[in-house]
Amino acid sequence: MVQAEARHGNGSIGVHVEGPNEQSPEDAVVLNSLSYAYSGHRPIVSDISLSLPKGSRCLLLGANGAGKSTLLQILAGQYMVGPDAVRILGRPAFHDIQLTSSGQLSYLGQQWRRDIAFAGYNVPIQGDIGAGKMIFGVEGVDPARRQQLIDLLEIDLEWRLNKVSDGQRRRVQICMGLLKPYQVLLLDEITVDMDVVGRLDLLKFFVEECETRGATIIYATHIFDGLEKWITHVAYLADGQLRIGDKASEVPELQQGKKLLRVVETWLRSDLETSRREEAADPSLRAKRPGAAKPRTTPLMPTKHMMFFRG
Ligand SMILES: Nc1ncnc2c1ncn2[C@@H]1O[C@H](COP(=O)(O)OP(=O)(O)OP(=O)(O)O)[C@@H](O)[C@H]1O
Repeated sequence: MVQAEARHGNGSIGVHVEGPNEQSPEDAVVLNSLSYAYSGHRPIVSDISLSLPKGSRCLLLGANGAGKSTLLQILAGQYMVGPDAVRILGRPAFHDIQLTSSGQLSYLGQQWRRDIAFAGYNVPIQGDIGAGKMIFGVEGVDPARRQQLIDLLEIDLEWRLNKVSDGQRRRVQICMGLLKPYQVLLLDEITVDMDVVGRLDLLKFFVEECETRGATIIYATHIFDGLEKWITHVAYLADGQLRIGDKASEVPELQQGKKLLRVVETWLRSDLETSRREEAADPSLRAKRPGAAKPRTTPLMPTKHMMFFRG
């Protein structure tokens, strides 16, 4: 049995691993009893285990605030967790900085509207930067892959990033994140600004990447159009737990020809009704939900008085 506690930024985690999951060389992403709590809050996720084989495309689902972005950021190595809790390509996500710096692990997240992110670094867009300068500024890129992405994303190299639309800027940012042939790609709602043709073409490109190169993708989104046949795996977060973490073919509701939107709606409504019922019976439950702030153990006081306080 291994227990570890760690702290990073404003987050703290408690990882409890009892005999790490057997990891097959075919697994690209493995979670071993992962728990994570932001400092001063109850855990967002508790005791989550999941294995995703190379070449899989996993849809990460959950209500607003369920912890999808937090989980993707943990997988991206942005929060420190125990080395066995999150393994990407058999290596610890946080401790092995080569994963992101080499481009093997790529994360495209929400901050991309305002920031440029590449190889784990985020830089706010402040100046008048040209799309071409940014894209061609990345070294060690296969020119054919770069051109394929520029064409796929319909990018005009003359675009000025401080003047283009959100969707156009997003295209440049997606291109930057895909330039290096990642092995694991984490997508956090990146297609929200894209028009339908751009989005569907990108989804098709991702299928090719998984099928030809064995890339693995985890995609968190609330837009389900066109995803029924795209996904190979499903991970559904609710109430701090991984309610479903399986092949899509093993999830009975997804085998009945229903639209994904309706299936997810049913799951979310059912969980919402359950939690409302539970909280109606016991109102104190709300303060114990995942992510809820923990009761303060020190009195609230102006910071200038804190120097006199010994808790
Ligand atoms: N830095 C932080 N400190 C404390 N709590 C945080 C922090 N960041 C996020 N949270 C909380 O963690 C919970 C999960 O947030 P997260 O963004 O991971 O959810 P999500 O499933 O991605 O939601 P959405 O679908 O709305 O994007 C929320 O309750 C949020 O308020």
